Amino acid sequence: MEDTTAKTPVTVDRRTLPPGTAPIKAQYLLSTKPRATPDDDAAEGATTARSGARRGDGDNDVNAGQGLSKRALAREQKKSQRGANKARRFGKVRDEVDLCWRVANGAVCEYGAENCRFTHDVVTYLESKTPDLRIPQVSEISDAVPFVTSEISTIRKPGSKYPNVDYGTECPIFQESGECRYGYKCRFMGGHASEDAEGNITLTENQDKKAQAALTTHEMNFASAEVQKLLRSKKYPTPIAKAYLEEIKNTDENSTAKPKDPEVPSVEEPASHTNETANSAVPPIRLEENGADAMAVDEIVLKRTGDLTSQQDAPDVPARFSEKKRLDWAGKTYLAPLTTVGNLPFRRLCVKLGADITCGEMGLANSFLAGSKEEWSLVRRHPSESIFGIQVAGNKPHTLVPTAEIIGREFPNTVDFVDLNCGCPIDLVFRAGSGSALLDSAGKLGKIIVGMNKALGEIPLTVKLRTGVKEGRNNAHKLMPRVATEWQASALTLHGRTRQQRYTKSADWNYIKECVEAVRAKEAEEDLAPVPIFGGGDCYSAQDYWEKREKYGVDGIMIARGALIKPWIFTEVKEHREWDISARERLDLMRDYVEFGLNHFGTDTAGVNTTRRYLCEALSFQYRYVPIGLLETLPPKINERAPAFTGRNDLETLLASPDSSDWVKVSEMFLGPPPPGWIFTPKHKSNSYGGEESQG
Ligand SMILES: Cc1cc2nc3c(=O)[nH]c(=O)nc-3n(C[C@H](O)[C@H](O)[C@H](O)COP(=O)(O)O)c2cc1C
Repeated sequence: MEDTTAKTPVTVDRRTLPPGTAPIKAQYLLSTKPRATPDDDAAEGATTARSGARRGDGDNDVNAGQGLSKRALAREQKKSQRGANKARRFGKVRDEVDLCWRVANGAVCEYGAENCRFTHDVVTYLESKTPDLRIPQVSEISDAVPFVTSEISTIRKPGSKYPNVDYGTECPIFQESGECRYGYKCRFMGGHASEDAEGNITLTENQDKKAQAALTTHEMNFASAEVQKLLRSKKYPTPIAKAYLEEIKNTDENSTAKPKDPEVPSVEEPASHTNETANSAVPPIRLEENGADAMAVDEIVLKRTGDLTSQQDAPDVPARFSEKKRLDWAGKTYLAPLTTVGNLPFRRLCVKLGADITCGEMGLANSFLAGSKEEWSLVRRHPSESIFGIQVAGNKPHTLVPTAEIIGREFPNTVDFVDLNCGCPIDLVFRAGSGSALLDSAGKLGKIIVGMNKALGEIPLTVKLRTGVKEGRNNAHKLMPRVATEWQASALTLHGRTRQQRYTKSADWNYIKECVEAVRAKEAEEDLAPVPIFGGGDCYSAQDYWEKREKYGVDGIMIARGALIKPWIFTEVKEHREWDISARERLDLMRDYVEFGLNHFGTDTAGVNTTRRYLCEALSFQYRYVPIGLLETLPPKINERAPAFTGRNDLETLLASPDSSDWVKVSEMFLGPPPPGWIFTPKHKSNSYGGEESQG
């Protein structure tokens, strides 16, 4: 860890600092040269790793560019990685002796000890088990170097065969739910185990907590293995989508040929899931899943979707739009969707700090339809998320409408809205005609929104846009009134930048206002109730939030980087105050994040390191926070560059470190040392001051 205490502040004439420098009080400045500018364009653009997967520690390609030729895809991938650190690898971490997880859990393994790839020998496993971890309370951590002063005390059973079990530790999963699904494999096993006089270890449960857990801790929205299998074999029936696609095909055939969209490459219509009929004779296939009794696909279809015969009689029976659940977003705060960093544990933290509306990371319609486990893991919701949406990106009705239908059918009561992404700037997505490319294809966009709306039934559809594709060619003011009235989306969010505009240039809030006015005028003309409109771009303080809300006519502000840098911004907004949060309070929030991460990613060796990895991802934003007690004037602004500074104590200085090895050190305070060879490579490079522009 860098010894930041050794540095002494410099004497500075603040007037010599370049414009746009954060107004840090002279006594805290270590340099007059602004630190490297973080490359948020690259951060948004990098989609090579997904957080939703249980094992999020490997790199997964997300097939964002489906619809492109192999060569074009390779070219686009290269471009899209500009500014991003390529070849990020977070090697899989395993226990030295790999115990079968069923045995670890006290369950029976269907393969038996002889045929299972993993060991069933619990004693050997426990003898070689890595020592249990214990997450210290923040009060046990000092705010002076070296922070964690002594060995964290442990409670060992005298004379135990298994000296690495710590009966003083607490398992975050067990604490919440009264049982731990990782059993012996849990790195906090001593928190839910007891040892008898013969040295036999038994796993324990807390029945009271278990009974409460169903409502308070169990994550929702699991796409079952059955569903994924149906999707992979293209057997999942989507009758509403099918009827709608047929309908628009006929309309298209009857209408005169339209000119091709110059920006969007043509896409072939898939011959996939959409061409199956609801009553087609599906050959029965057998499921191998869990060795369970084989079940014919027809039966599964029936179980999942109800009686297909009756659907066949009335295949297109969507809810009337007036029957959609209304979105009451008045006075609510909204955490923007954020790929990778907006994972479930982070959203949970923001909810705890005051976020009311949350949205999952962008998922791709193609990947949902292909039954990708990783994509479906992005739709998970924690019960504390009170208003939760799933965001989907795609390039045509043929993928987006069936995706909407599947989401609506699988999670009718646990998804509050589905959001259509019309803002993603990254090349790979844009060139495939998805994300912000839809802004230049109004006709297609309309068909997508109407179709998704039908397919979702009662679930509202919302649309997230940018102001336009090219600089100087804003078109959201034309599109948004149509999205709200003609195509009837239930809410709109607008990021006040074009696709081309970089984050270093401020969002255009005057234009956001123009768009809101255009929607309101159209709604009044058509005598329609107003839909919620949230603006977005650069919001970084309570003052800024309330001023913008007032001045630009939006119903609220969707907060993205502000929340990544200071997740407590939601508390500030709710309480109408700027919070001079201490380093210790910040550490406490990081501790919360660690506990939420372990609950989501798991408490076994792999889960601990996945949590570590996502904590480091979060810290790659949080180090940018300049404590407001160090500033001469408030409110702070997101685009102000900070020169190197020293905090009010060593801990505050450490939390401001841009050095990724210091983020790993922070993770060690909670999760112990990383396994040998484990390094954290930040997702995006910083641009040096005034450095090269990246895409986006
Ligand atoms: C790291 C990162 C990831 C993002 N991921 C998504 C995403 O998955 N879906 C989306 O619609 N927007 C995404 N965005 C855009 C944000 O939701 C938001 O519109 C944008 O950052 C502007 O808000 P801000 O100025 O408050 O950051 C992302 C932005 C960043 C910085």
